[in-house]
Amino acid sequence: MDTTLLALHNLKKTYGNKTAVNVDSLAIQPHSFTCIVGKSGCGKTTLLRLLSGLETPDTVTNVKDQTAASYSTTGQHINVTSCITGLPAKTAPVFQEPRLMPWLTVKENIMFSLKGQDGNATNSDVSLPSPEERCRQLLQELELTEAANLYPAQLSGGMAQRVSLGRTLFYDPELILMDEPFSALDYFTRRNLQDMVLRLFQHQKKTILFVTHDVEEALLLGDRILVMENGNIKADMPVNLPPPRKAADPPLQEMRQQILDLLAE
Ligand SMILES: Nc1ncnc2c1ncn2[C@@H]1O[C@H](COP(=O)(O)OP(=O)(O)OP(=O)(O)O)[C@@H](O)[C@H]1O
Repeated sequence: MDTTLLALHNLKKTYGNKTAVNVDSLAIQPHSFTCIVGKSGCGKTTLLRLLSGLETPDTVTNVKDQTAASYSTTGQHINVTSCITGLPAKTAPVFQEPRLMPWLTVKENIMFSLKGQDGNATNSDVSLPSPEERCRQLLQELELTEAANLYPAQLSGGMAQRVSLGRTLFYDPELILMDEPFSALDYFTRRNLQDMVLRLFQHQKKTILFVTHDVEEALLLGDRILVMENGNIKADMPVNLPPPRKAADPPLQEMRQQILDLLAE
C-alpha cells in the first residue's frame, strides 16, 4: 500500500547563481508532522513557498496547474508532476506573522474562507458540522471564545497567531505548511501554542510541514526531522518518542546534539 501523500523529485529553485532548493527525493506520509530545521538561508522557506505555489520550480511556469503534462521554456520540457506529486488541492500556509484582516473580528477572520467573492458560502461539505458550530469549536480549542468579537488591533501576538491558526484549520486543509509560526512569540506563549498545535494535530489528523530555527521546538513537535543544508535534505531523522515530550528527555537530548553537530559541520 502506498502511504505517500506528497512526493518531491528533483525539485530545484535557483535565484541567479544561488541554488535555494535542490531536493533529489522526499516523500511525506499522510497525517505526519515533519519539522524542517537548518541554518538561515538553507532554503526552508523557499521549499514551503514552492509547495504553496508562491514560487515556481526552475523552468516550470505554473506549478498550480497539475493537469498540464509538461511545460516548455527555453526549449526544455519539464513534467510538473515529476517535481511535486500528490500535492493536496487543500493545502494552506501559516506564516510567521498572523496576516489577519484588521477590519474583521476574530470570528470573521476565522470564518474568512467561507465566503466567496460574492459573499456566498463556498464550503458545501455536508459531512462537516455547520460553519457556525465549527467556528465555535475552534474558538474553544484555541481558547479564543471570549475574544470572538474583538478586532486584530485588540489582540496580543499569541492571540493573533491563534486566530491565524484557527483561520487555517477552519478551511480544513489536508496539508498545512507552517513557516516559523511561533518564532516572534515569547517563550511561554510559544510553549502554549506548541501544546495547542500538538493537540490539534492529534485530534484533527492533518499533515503538517513545520519550518523552525529552533531545534528544541522541532524535537518537541515533529515525528520526523529534516535537516536542510544548501537547499538539500542533509539528514532525515525519525523521532520515536510519543508526545507529550520534554526537552530534558535523554533521547531528545541525544538527538538535539546530533542535529547541532550536523548544523555545525
Ligand atoms: N526572492 C529571492 N530572490 C533572490 N534570492 C532569494 C529569494 N528568496 C530566497 N533567496 C535566497 O535563497 C536562499 C534560501 O532562502 P530561504 O529564505 O529559503 O532560506 P531559509 O532557510 O528560510 O532562511 P531563514 O531561516 O533565514 O528564513 C537564500 O540564500 C536567499 O538569499
